[in-house]
Amino acid sequence: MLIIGIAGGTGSGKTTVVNQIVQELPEGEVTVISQDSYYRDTSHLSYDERVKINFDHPKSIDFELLCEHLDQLRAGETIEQPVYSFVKHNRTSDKVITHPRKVVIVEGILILTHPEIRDLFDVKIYVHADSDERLIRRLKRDIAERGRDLEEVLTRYQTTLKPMHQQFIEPTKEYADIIIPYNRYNTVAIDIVRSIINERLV
Ligand SMILES: Nc1ncnc2c1ncn2[C@@H]1O[C@H](COP(=O)(O)OP(=O)(O)O)[C@@H](O)[C@H]1O
Ligand SMILES: Nc1ccn([C@@H]2O[C@H](COP(=O)(O)O)[C@@H](O)[C@H]2O)c(=O)n1
Repeated sequence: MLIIGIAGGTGSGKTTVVNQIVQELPEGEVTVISQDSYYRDTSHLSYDERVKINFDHPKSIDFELLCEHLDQLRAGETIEQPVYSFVKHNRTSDKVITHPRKVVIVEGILILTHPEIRDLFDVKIYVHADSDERLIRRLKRDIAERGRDLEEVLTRYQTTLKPMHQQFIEPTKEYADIIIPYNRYNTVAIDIVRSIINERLV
């Protein structure tokens, strides 16, 4: 099994990169695990309390469960990946049945901060986009897809996204084997990662 970790700030293009990598790879050979699915279960909190959570701090992620699931996949076992709602700020009651595959891609802002998970990756990738570009993308995406408004995104950016990015996310760039510049759609970099995967699939 080849396990690839894809990190980078919010809005850098991680999900887009993963989708582009997976397109054109043989179906049934690759599975994707999103760190977002592993936000901690906060059902014991009210909505108003959940809104105030710092979702860019490592402690907001249930790394124990993520670790357990990656170990299970490596052992050839099927897992039940939680499903997260950005509108409710909580896990839903749904699960996605996820089977082990030859290639497992794990993506998320904080995945390289956790030493045990970092050690599981055969290839570590960091997607880089400038902070103004990331903020613009995040604004558009969160308003269109995550039920947010301008005020919400900007306040969260100033209070948590920016400081947490500087403190926890940007420093993990040093662990990366490959840094993908993604201010523009970088098809050359995607082709390189695809060929690394294809070599392993032969
Ligand atoms: N290179 C790019 N140029 C312009 N828009 C992009 C680019 N990459 C991603 N986007 C858009 O920016 C938003 C955030 O991208 P996404 O892949 O979700 O980032 P991440 O997963 O890192 O938060 C999405 O709406 C996506 O379509
Ligand atoms: N309830 C939540 C949970 C997380 N976020 C933000 O999501 C970002 C990470 O996801 P990306 O797809 O952008 O990598 C992170 O920056 C959190 O602030 C949220 O807004 N609400």
